[in-house]
Amino acid sequence: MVSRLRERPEWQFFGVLSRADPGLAAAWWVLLLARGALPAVFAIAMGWLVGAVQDGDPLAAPLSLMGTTFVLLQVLTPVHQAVSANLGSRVSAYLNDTLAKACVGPPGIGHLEDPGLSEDLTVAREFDRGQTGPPMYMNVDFVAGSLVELVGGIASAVVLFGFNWWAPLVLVAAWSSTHWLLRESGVWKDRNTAEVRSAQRHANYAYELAVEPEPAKELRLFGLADWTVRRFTERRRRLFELQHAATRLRERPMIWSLLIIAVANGLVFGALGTAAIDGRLPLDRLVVFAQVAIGVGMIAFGGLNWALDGAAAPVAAVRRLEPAMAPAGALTSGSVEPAARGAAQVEIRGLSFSYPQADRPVFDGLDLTIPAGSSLAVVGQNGAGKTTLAKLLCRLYDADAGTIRIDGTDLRDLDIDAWRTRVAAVFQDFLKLELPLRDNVAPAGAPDADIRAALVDAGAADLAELDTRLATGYGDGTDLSGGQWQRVALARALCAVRQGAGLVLLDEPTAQLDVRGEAAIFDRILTATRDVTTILISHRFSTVRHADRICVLEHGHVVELGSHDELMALGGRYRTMFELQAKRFTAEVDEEGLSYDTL
Ligand SMILES: Nc1ncnc2c1ncn2[C@@H]1O[C@H](COP(=O)(O)OP(=O)(O)OP(=O)(O)O)[C@@H](O)[C@H]1O
Repeated sequence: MVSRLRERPEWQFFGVLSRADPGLAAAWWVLLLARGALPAVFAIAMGWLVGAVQDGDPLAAPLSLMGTTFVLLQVLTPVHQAVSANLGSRVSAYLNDTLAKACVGPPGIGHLEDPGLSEDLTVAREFDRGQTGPPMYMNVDFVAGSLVELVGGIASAVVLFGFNWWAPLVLVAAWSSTHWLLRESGVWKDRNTAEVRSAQRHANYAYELAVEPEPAKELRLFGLADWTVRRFTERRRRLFELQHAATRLRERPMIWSLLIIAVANGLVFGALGTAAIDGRLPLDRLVVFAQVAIGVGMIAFGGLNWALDGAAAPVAAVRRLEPAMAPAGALTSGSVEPAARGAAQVEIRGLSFSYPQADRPVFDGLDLTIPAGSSLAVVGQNGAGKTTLAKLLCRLYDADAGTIRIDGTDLRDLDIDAWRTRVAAVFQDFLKLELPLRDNVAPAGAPDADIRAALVDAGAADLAELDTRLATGYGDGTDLSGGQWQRVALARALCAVRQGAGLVLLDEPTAQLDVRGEAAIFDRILTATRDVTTILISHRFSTVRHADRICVLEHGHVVELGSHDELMALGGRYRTMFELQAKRFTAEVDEEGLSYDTL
């Protein structure tokens, strides 16, 4: 029972308050209890005043109590609102921090791609945008206001025990029954059902399509502006419909609630009236008990359920993600230190790997050896597994079976962090940091001389000053073209080589470079990576042919392996692909009379 209660999102929400800021949370609770008790105190003071007037007693004391209570009621409300807003912001910050750590913490990346976690991830990421409910700083205030009412209702019931034992019980039961009856509406159970979360994800995606700069070009080009807005409106309507269906009040429970409340109040007010008429209840006590009898109504089903549900959903999502992400992205680090410098030898044996929930394996028994200091080009159709191989070599995932050995040591036995300092990679979706050029080339730091040399090797010597921020929207910022960004990414890998990386993975490193730029840069890359092991993934055969060996990957297996000349002589897949591309690129001397290596 207790453990089930602890699992409830509402319980987790209250737990997070003190974790976010213990001092503010304590003040929030104290103010909440004080504000909740004040209406009952006010009723008592009012009764005291009426009694004093009747008896001709001095009025100073009851008037002071009434005045103080009234002033406190007025003052504590805005103070509590301010504390709530502050606490709400701290809760947001706490959730954001927790989520950021849970995302960044695991050494692998499986947790960020796990379909089972994606809906919680959306709720946890988006909760403060205000699209599907008020942001947290407002929600905490709503919860506070509703809890004040609940406490006020209970305090009133306690005072009503002064009249008789059953009246408060009847009223509390009647008003509480509204929670039980109206939870039919689904609010109490869960407004954030899996279906609602999924709809929220769709709506958010449609919204991002409309407001983010990346899709803006194609949306306009393909005349999709209206479609995007329509899609967003439809998805959002669907989300609201689902939320409405989950939360709307239904007719029958409403009628039952009204009946129960009417009967209970009829009984209690009838008893109060009878007692007053019989002379058993003097006017001063009647004033108090009538007020608190009305006050018990504050515990009715209402705002608390709505506010708490919205506030608790992201808390619950983050609390679910926190333990779920770590194992999904977990990789056990070994303790063996890789060689500090020098080229790494890679031996892959019987490697099998599937992405989580994928129906087909990417690799199913891959064997491949890459001698230290050599360069290997990997070619193959889209989806053949080339990038996946690079990710496995970086140990972003672990293989399901088989081994990858680095200089004879199983990759899983190597210290992960140490190994990653030995690998440099340029992925297709490489990182673009909104930071100065210097930090883009050497995020972990490197001497300026190495950074400049790497930029020269990548053909980006005159791109910008090292201090220039590579982003617009900053006073000193500038954006780069696609090809220029690619040169920066290349410089990052080449700088890592200067810092001791022994394996370089280049996944389509020149895809965005012009042909002349590519030819010139590739020569430089080969020189710069002469002393390390290089794996080059490319569809450009003009680049591929320079590698020591070329491997053709198909259906998770190496189907051809050899030098350019050997594979051409073999007359297999490589030759077919090469000749197909060669037919389309024949010019070797351009209009300026410069020759370059097309194929
Ligand atoms: N994160 C992922 N989750 C599930 N499946 C994935 C993921 N990434 C890739 N895949 C699948 O794994 C297979 C191999 O993908 P990979 O990116 O390694 O191919 P590739 O050879 O690099 O392709 P391309 O030439 O298009 O870059 C594909 O079928 C792809 O759909």
